[in-house]
Amino acid sequence: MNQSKEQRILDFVLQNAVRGDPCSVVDTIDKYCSQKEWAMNVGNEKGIILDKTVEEVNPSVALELGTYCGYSAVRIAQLLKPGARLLTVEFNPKFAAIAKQMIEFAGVHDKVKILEGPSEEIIPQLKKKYEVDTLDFVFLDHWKDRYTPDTILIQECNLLRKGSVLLADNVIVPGAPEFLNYIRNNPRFQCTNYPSHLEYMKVKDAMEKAVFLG
Ligand SMILES: Oc1cc(-c2ccc(F)cc2)cc2cncnc12
Ligand SMILES: [Mg+2]
Repeated sequence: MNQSKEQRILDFVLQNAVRGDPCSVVDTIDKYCSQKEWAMNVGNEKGIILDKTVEEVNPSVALELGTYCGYSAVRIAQLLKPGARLLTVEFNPKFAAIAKQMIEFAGVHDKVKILEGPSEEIIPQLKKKYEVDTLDFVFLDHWKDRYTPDTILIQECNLLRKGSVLLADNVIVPGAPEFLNYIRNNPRFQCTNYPSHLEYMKVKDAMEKAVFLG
């Protein structure tokens, strides 16, 4: 049965990266996806923006929407302080299975919990089932038409506190115009745009940061 691209990425990491070394896992995925097969990891250029935002927030509880192969989960997890945790939501069971192995190989599995299923079902479960009080950081990197409804749902579930930070990938490509319109015209958020490029390409993309004002 022929392998998926995501399985090929994982195999390349298992054969070429250093077990227990998150940086080598991230660099090895970038090497494969820039030289062999493009894939929708956030990549290194936008990854540095992600890193800086995570370091600035220094979250105790972080949520990622859209795990894919686990690239950004590994990037975020390696920056978390002791005791801090990342909950990452993935709808596609095949991607979740790849990400689980990627996260374990990188040695960050004690900081990361993969929640498999649709974000609209999982977000309302975060408080009771996953013992979340509030989210310090949210990385939106899933289907672009879910950015706005999930941001509304997160607010409705009382998961944000004054100073919670949202960071959204791909606001230019594939684009999330409705989300930008919603978040930039919402007085409860202070927004900042970070121009960048689509992972592994020269195409312009950007990330949008939104700080919840309470
Ligand atoms: O970073 C991303 C990029 C692209 C994408 C695909 C095709 C294309 F041509 C351009 C961009 C799709 C994504 C879906 N979910 C999360 N992140 C994504
Ligand atoms: Mg993305």
